[in-house]
Amino acid sequence: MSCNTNTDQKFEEQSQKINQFLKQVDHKIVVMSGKGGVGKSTVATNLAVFLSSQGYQVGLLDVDVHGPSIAGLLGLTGLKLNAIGEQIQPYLYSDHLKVVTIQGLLENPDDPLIWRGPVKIGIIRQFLSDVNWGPLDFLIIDSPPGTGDEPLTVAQTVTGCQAVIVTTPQEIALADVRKSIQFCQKVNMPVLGLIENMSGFVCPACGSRHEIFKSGGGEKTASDWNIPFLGRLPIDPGVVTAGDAGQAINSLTSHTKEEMQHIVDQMLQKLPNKQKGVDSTMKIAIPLAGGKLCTHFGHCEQFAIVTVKNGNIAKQETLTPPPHAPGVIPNWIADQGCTDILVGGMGEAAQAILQERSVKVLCGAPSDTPENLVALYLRGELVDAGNACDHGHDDHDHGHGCGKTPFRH
Ligand SMILES: Nc1ncnc2c1ncn2[C@@H]1O[C@H](COP(=O)(O)OP(=O)(O)OP(=O)(O)O)[C@@H](O)[C@H]1O
Repeated sequence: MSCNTNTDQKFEEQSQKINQFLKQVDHKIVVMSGKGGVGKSTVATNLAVFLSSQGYQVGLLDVDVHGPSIAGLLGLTGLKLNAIGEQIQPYLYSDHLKVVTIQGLLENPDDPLIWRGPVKIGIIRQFLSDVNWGPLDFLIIDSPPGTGDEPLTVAQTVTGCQAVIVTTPQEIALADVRKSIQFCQKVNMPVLGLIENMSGFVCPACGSRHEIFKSGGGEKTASDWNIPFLGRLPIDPGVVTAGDAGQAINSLTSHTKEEMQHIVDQMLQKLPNKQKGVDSTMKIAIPLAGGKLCTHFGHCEQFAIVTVKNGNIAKQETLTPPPHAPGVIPNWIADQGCTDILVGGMGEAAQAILQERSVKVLCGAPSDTPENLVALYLRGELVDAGNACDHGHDDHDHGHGCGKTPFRH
């Protein structure tokens, strides 16, 4: 076997791992800016913190290899990323927020990184393939400014990724934003919306508003390019204090917090199935035989349907599905209002139906009780171990145990 064949095979294996991880992520969002220093990392961090505090499972990934600032914003500077076996463990900022930043790989946080394109691409791909992220509602990616290797790698690797673009109001920043919008168009990455940062200053003493860098340019650019405008954040000395102290939102003024919440609400409105907030509810289906997961998805006799409210099991039912025929059971699962399904294996056609009906599929789950599986799943300790039912039968919806190790330890 030649070196090239070996490299191609490794690349292909890594792509499969990346796709398995991405299947477990509802929404992938890259935060971009045309220009440096406009507050992209600040926005990415606050998006992640606000979403996670609303009960969403969030992963925050800093791929800004030349100026990683997420660690500083969250008070994680100097912390090293740990690996268990071949898996990198993210920092657990909270129960709902996992963070991975390139700083975690540096001996000294001030070390400069002098990496060429291929190395940067490799490290970003590794952060997608080898990190123990678990299932996520949101993966927020902080990318360096401009339209270089990093945003391009994200656009080409993270299937289904959408962009949030951050700008300041001045013309010089807006000119670069137009390049970012065109970049997204060229790589077919939808723009979820534009945010205008450092938009005016509200005097804490008298409450009057001052347009230091002007204001409104972001909204006008969004309208000119027919993309959603998500909102504006004011100049807030608390943002600097919060960042310098490593506490993302603690020092923000209440006005900035309100504006940030408005941006999050606007963003959620544009996303399907994401209106759950603190009242998050999941309905998890598990095919059963003898009270445990049955690896024959399409031929099991019963399904456990477990309702999870705000992270706790609220209800568990056992239902009998209709007789097996192609496509019937996946549609029946979706008709029950299920949001997730844990299976040993499943045919491609059944997976396609469930994906189309917004039901998240996890393949490779072991034979265990619904309670144990749901607990593992909620803790992010069940990994999609790949499709166990990939035998070339594209239209069936039965599954077999895959024999791979589905656990993360
Ligand atoms: N709304 C704001 N009010 C006051 N200061 C802000 C605001 N937004 C960002 N800043 C400050 O501006 C600086 C740059 O912010 P940040 O690092 O988020 O920008 P960036 O666009 O990610 O930069 P880079 O080009 O390095 O990736 C930081 O010191 C941050 O505290």
